[in-house]
Amino acid sequence: MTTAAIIVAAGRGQRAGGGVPKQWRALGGQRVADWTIDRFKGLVDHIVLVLAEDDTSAWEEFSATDLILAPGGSDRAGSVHSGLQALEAHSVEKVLIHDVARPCVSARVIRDVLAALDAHPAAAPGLAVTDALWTADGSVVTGTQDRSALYAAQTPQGFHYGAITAAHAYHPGGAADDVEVARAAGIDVTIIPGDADNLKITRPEDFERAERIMGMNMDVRLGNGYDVHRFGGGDHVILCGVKVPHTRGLQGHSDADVGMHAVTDAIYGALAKGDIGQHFPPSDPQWKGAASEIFLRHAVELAGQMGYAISNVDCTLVCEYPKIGPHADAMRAEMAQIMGLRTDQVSIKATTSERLGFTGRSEGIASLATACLVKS
Ligand SMILES: Nc1ccn([C@@H]2O[C@H](COP(=O)(O)OP(=O)(O)OP(=O)(O)O)[C@@H](O)[C@H]2O)c(=O)n1
Ligand SMILES: C[C@](O)(CO)[C@H](O)COP(=O)(O)O
Repeated sequence: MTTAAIIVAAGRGQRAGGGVPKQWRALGGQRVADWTIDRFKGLVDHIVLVLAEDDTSAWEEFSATDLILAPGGSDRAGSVHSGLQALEAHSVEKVLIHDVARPCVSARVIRDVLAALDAHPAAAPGLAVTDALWTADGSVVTGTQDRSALYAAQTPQGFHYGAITAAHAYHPGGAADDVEVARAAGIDVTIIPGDADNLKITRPEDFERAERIMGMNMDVRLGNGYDVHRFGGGDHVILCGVKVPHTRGLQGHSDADVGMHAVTDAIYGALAKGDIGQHFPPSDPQWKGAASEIFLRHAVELAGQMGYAISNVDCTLVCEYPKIGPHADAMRAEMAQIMGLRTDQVSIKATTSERLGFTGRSEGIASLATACLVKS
């Protein structure tokens, strides 16, 4: 089932102040919008970013990415409508609509909304109101309000694409959110448990709160990997997924891609989930001559299942020959594609060992790797 997220980012953030729309302000090392976009990566097939026409540098920057861009409307509903139109040709079945101003949304909430759409026409996260509610005249309490049926609405709000697109087309405007638009079209919306940390940055003080939430929830893991393969007969080696012509080949049970094995083990290491040998035993004939991509994809998938996103990997190949430099960019591109990362998250470099040791005598190639994983 094809899925998409629409991130509406065309607001001006007037209540947050600061001179720049809140989505372009820094929060714990990157911009609010970058955090929000990152939350959806790997969880949906397409991401639409709705941008104000005036935000020209954002248009320039994001048109060089995989994101689908759409122009914002004069209010939130107009921006959502534009985002839905941008998905017209993508055969999307489930769509999530999210405020860019909610950068702390968790993978759990995103997954729960998507899963709820298997059984319901619409689903959205909500938090039951736990504080007592007053009515007031100025600053004087005039009464209390029954809160037993009240929820605070959050995003992402999830819908079946065709139904919410039709609902937006017919809505007269002025809706607070997409749940209101859906309900006006007769669509039932199921509330799934929201998350108190999924705040919407609205006022100046919310930046500090969001930073605290991110800091508190920061779960960063490092893993290392090391591998060695000996040279044998052949006319090429496979290194980090790239076929490199050489006077000898590398021996191994699989395709002997020593670089990819080290990166795979670094990911398993960060997850404390053993190593390649444990998941793909060399004694098992089905892995004989296997493309190492199978192992790397498995480690990446396991990271996703455990709720971790790979932040970056760094791999060093140790050999006198072949020379790695001319192939390093192709290796980075191949590794990035397999792991679903940008190339700037993947480093592949090489060193000789000054003709010392087994790598110096060109008996084999060694590789070391580090992977950094962040709980998403
Ligand atoms: N014309 C608009 C107005 C709002 N939004 C988006 O809708 C969400 C609603 O959150 P809100 O806090 O209301 O954002 P702003 O409209 O930016 O804030 P303010 O009302 O303080 O100006 C935000 O992600 C905002 O970028 C949008 O895409 N297009
Ligand atoms: C959609 C929303 O985030 C649900 O809580 C909210 O309605 C949008 O923000 P606003 O402050 O009401 O404009």
